[in-house]
Amino acid sequence: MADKEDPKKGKRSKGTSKEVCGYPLSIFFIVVNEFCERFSYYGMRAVLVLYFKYFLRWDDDLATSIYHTFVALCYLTPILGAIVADSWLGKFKTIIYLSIVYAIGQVAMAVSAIHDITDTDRDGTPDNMTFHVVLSMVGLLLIALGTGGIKPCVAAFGGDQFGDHQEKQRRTFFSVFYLCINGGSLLSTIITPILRAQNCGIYSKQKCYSLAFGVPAALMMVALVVFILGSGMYYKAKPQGNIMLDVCKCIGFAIKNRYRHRGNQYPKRKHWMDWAEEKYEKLLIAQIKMVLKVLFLYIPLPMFWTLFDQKGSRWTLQATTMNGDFGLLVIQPDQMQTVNPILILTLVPVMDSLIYPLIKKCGLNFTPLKRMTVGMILAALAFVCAAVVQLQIDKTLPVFPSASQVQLKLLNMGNKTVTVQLQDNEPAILAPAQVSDEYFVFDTDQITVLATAGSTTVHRGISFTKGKRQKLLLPLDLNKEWVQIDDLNSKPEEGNNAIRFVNGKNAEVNVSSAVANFGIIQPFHYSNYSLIKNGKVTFNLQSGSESCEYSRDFGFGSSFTFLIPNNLTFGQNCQEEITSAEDIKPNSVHMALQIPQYFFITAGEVMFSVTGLEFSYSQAPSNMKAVLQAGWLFTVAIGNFIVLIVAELAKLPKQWAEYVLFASLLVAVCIIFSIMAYFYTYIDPAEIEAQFKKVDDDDEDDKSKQQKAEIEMVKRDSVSSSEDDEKSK
Ligand SMILES: C[C@H](N)C(=O)N1CCC[C@H]1C(=O)O
Repeated sequence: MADKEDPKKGKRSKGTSKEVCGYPLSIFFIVVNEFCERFSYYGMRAVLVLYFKYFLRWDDDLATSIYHTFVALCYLTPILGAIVADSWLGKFKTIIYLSIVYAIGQVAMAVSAIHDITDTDRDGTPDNMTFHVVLSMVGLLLIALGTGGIKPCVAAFGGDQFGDHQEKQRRTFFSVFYLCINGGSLLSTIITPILRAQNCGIYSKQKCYSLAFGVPAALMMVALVVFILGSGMYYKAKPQGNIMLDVCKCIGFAIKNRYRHRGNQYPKRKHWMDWAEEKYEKLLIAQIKMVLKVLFLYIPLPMFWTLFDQKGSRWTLQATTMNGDFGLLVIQPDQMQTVNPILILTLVPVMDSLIYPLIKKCGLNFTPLKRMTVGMILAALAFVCAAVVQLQIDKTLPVFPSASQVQLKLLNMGNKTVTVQLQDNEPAILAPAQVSDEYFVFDTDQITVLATAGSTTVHRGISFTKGKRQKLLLPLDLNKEWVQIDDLNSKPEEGNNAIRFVNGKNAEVNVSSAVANFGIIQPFHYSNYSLIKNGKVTFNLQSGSESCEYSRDFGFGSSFTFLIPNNLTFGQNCQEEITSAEDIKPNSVHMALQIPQYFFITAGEVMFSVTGLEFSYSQAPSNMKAVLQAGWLFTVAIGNFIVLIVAELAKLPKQWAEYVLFASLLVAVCIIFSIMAYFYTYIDPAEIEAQFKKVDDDDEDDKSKQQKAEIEMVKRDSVSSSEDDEKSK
């Protein structure tokens, strides 16, 4: 395929590349490709941790570490893709080849999730787990290489399609590009969890991870086909040799040469890179200066992503302690994350067509770097909102025992009133089948108990385990064994409710429901906890030939112990007769309160990330566009690593304090960034390169012309910041 004419010269590319409303038609194929690719990536990511946990049977820690390592890897590999594209294959071929690698990786994931492949005994579980682990790890490596490798190329390749006269359109392209990322992300994070929840299999039906990975694999193939379909219309900039090697050598030479000429007798040079002039072309030196200036500006940026990426961890955990009942819709904690792409889809058009033009009308020059600064402040504000919400939640959370405390509830299984005195406390009076309302708190593990029922009085010293919440089951006959049972010591995970039954009857009782089976409970004994989602549940209680039903509405994150009383009659229903102990209250702070923090972080993302994407393109020299995109994505990878490190190091006792810490860190980083941004001079790389090239073309020996270009460079470097603002418009 012949390369098309350079659009930088302001002409449209020759051949079939048409324009629609001032936009090159080829852009259509690129944005559709990005949509499908992001669907594939985010869809696979949405079910990955669950696949590790429930299919590969890894524990939480291993699953989380491998997950974050994979995500970080996906944002590290762009460097590799960018080097290959800019210096060897060109962006077009790099995208094609790495998309094939990517699709193979997705297929490997889908195959690795077919349990039937190694389920020789046909019991529904894979028998050769090594096969599944190895195949899925190979798949993930290929995906990380593919997704990361093509990411900087696709964005930069899209930017390449515009001519110099189409700057406005190019800016809109980056917004539409971001919309496609989030459209794909939104759809896939809704669809793949639904696919995963289906049952499939040949020998036995299991959760369908293969379908949840298979559909993203198919979408990646669609992405590739769409991209190839547009191939006749693209402008394809030629790779310019091993540019990265030249860059490294040039920088190395400048450092060495500077060191060799370190004495006072050598005249100073304007820039340390000018020490490479003896050996390298001035154009290359000018290009390296442009890249280094932008990369230096990137140093504070990972902090934004550190906060941003906690949506999937800290904020989701926060949501598990909240009430997700929205009336018609019940939102699960991890589903709250879809608020981010939904808001992106609304905020990007609003910003582009309303807010930015309005700011411009007010005469304010909202430069890219100013936008990014405001984006950071908004992200910090989001974390202040998260801290305020956390304070509200903390007020409603149960106080669990400290390591030196014991918390104790009493439960009367008998049919007489019992008076119980614990240590020197006021005596508690418990009617038949009654549970004490609150936990008694002790700072000792040896507690003396004096219990009286009718004419029977029993005095016992009982050992408890410090740091635990327990229940003491007082039997029908106080002289018999007193059973101690452990209550939950933390909120049930993922907004589930932890339910169990205590059988106070003198006969076995079988308790079952549509969502959980408690099995046969022995007389004066208890069942294990079962986790139940929110909503109404009807329990069926059966003892011999008698049975009855008990229904109950559950919220989010509660824990109940239900007591089957000694004198249960098994009438039509046991609704009035079952006693319940609310050990952990349901979450009462509504999940809607997280919307402001999602709004601020997403508004911040639009200002920071969409602008940063475009800024990285516009400020990069022509032969290093993809490299700077990779540099931009590298800030995402570092941000993810900081999350891992800070989460380990800063173990603050209060979650709200951690949110405030992150907000303060970002504000501090934002101040540093705004100072750096103040001194940044916006450039037009094409113009600078053209001047250097013109000098070469006109007269190789005419040094004065070359000097003109250099002077232009120097002038640019010293232009005042107010002029920069003008230019950046
Ligand atoms: C899903 C996010 N809103 C988003 O668009 N991104 C997060 C990291 C960068 C960007 C992406 O390219 O996926």
